Amino acid sequence: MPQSEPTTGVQSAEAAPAGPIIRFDKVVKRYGDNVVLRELDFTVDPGERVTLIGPSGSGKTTILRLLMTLETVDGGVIWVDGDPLSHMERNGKLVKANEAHLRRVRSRIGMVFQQFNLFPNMNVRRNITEGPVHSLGVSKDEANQRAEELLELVGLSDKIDAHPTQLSGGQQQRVAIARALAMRPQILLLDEVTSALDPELVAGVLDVLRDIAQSTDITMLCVTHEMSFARDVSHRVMMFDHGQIAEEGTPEKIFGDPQQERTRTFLKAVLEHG
Ligand SMILES: Nc1ncnc2c1ncn2[C@@H]1O[C@H](COP(=O)(O)OP(=O)(O)OP(=O)(O)O)[C@@H](O)[C@H]1O
Repeated sequence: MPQSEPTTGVQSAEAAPAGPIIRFDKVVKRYGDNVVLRELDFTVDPGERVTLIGPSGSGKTTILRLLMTLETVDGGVIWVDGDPLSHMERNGKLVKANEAHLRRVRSRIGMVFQQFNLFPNMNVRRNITEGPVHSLGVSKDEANQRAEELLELVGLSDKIDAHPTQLSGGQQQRVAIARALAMRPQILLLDEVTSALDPELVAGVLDVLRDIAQSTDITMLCVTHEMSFARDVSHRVMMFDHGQIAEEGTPEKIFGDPQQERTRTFLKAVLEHG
């Protein structure tokens, strides 16, 4: 199927909505004939922590990849803090975004993936300071100080001079979290950050994320199968099925009193098989 220009809903600069930090407005994403997101609408408020759950293939990772501009929409508009991801304002009109606009919007968003992808040839300190120094123009001294604070936050102060290969998977993931936070993003996207870890390392990473959730007002969008973590940190849980929101609500509601049969079936399967 041909890919159409993502213009729906973007008529004028005045259309920029105030309020939510993330807004999906009738977002369509397809790969060939596979329609992954079907006119998806949702908003996330600043400081809100939202967990995305749902069966494999329901579109959760695609949502995060669209926000990171690793993918483009086939219809509809994604807004980040009032700016459309795919368009920018020029002379009072909205035109297709250029690379500089994308970089600016993207700099508000940090992401931690299942695979930590640390720079293997750099020690922990440089893994954390490289982005702030080279992309944000922060001084080396300031970046170092921030790296030390963040390593304390993730419990790895003693590993500042270590190389990634000298760290466990859980420690590498905690460095990856510190590296994302070093860019001072408004939004943190977390995609199954513990699923590549040995079971005994999962709790340490989740504890760090619990701390971050409690001690900062960063907006979080989190894809996870760790339901007790989702229950602890989320303000809202969204259950996805076939690229649409099947059901959403507080963790108490979704985990304690799900209304949809497909939510009950999904939660039962997760509980049984992890
Ligand atoms: N690069 C791609 N090319 C083609 N199809 C893709 C691509 N990325 C994702 N898909 C398809 O899009 C659909 C949604 O994938 P997505 O990874 O968003 O699902 P998910 O809900 O995150 O699943 P999981 O829980 O297994 O990670 C799937 O059918 C997948 O096969």
